[in-house]
Amino acid sequence: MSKPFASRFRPEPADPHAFDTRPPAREPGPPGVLLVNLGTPDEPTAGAIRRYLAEFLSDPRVIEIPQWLWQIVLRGFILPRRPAALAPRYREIWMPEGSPLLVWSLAQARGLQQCFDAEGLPVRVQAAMRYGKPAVAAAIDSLREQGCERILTVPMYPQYAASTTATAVDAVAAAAGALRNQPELRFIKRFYTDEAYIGALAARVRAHWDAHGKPEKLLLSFHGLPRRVVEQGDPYYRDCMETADLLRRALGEDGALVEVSFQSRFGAEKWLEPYTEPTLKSWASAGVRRVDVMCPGFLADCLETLEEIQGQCRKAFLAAGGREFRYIPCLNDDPAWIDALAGLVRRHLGGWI
Ligand SMILES: C=CC1=C(C)c2cc3[nH]c(cc4nc(cc5[nH]c(cc1n2)c(C)c5CCC(=O)O)C(CCC(=O)O)=C4C)c(C)c3C=C
Ligand SMILES: [Fe+2]
Ligand SMILES: [Fe+2]
Repeated sequence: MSKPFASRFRPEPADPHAFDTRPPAREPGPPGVLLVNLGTPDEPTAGAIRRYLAEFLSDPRVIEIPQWLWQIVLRGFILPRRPAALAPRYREIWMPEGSPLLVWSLAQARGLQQCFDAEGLPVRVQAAMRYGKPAVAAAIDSLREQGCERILTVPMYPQYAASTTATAVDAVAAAAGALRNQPELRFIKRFYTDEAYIGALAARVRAHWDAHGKPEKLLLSFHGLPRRVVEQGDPYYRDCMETADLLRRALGEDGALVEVSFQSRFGAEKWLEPYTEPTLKSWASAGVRRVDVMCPGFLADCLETLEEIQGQCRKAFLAAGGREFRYIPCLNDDPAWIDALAGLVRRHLGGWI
């Protein structure tokens, strides 16, 4: 007997029905929901940050220049230096249970699971990270072990960007590409127009103003992107601007306080403008004393919101003459947001439940 060829597909778990010739007796199992966020280091150490950045920044969806050239820059200049500089910044925001992005992502998956359990809907929810852990492939395995033959993926970004949404879709498709018995797949593209998402943001702003009073301006700071990728057709900028318009409308007259900026520029290229920190500084110089800042593109607090906005941008605004800087936290595990997410998911599960 010759040895079988090695298969490029992973073996499936043993199926007692594999050769069953009777009519199909099995139901397709509960639908699975996969919440995919970006990913974060396992620990706030230079070593763990290096592993994370090496994976993240080697994704051609994130850095759109020829890989041979980029890998020289990444391995020669970025990976030897940036992790050590980032470690203290991650330590500053680290929670007792781990990295905030992971802690909130797991809380969102738990909250959503509880919503479906309470409704008696047989849906299984799993959180995954595009880079690092829990890996997308492992999360899909876990859903399949729970009997899910149909999986809805929710990239956890209300606004579409190729560098976030599309790469999450690619990762799920690649994981399915390693399977012989593939689950049926669905994806949510974006959801910034969802009324309940906008409503949850507006309610958070209102609650904050009820507790602290209104500011002179409310800055919505979105993660930036290279200007070039928007010129090449990425719809992200318009998605952000429309999000801001919808939130303005939801805030009624106070919508006039809303302004937009873009944060977290990386590299030397021009990114989307206006940039967040220079905007805050110019406001302070022009006599603005009280600002609130919110990051509606991030569903979970993370390095970019806690350290960059609540930390660095606050300092910059106060140093330039501002008096009060208030950061309004991300939706995280806000019950109004978890309800919004449950509604969104339920609509996309149409026909499966
Ligand atoms: C060219 C580089 C980058 C693009 C494009 C980009 C887009 C983008 N990122 C997020 C969300 C997050 N980014 C986070 C961290 C982060 N982002 C980049 C680079 C790009 N992002 C880097 C190098 C890093 C790591 C930190 C650093 O070195 O400055 C995070 C936080 C992760 C955490 O651990 O807390 C999130 C979330 C979006 C939404 C987006 C495009 C719309
Ligand atoms: Fe980023
Ligand atoms: Fe950053």
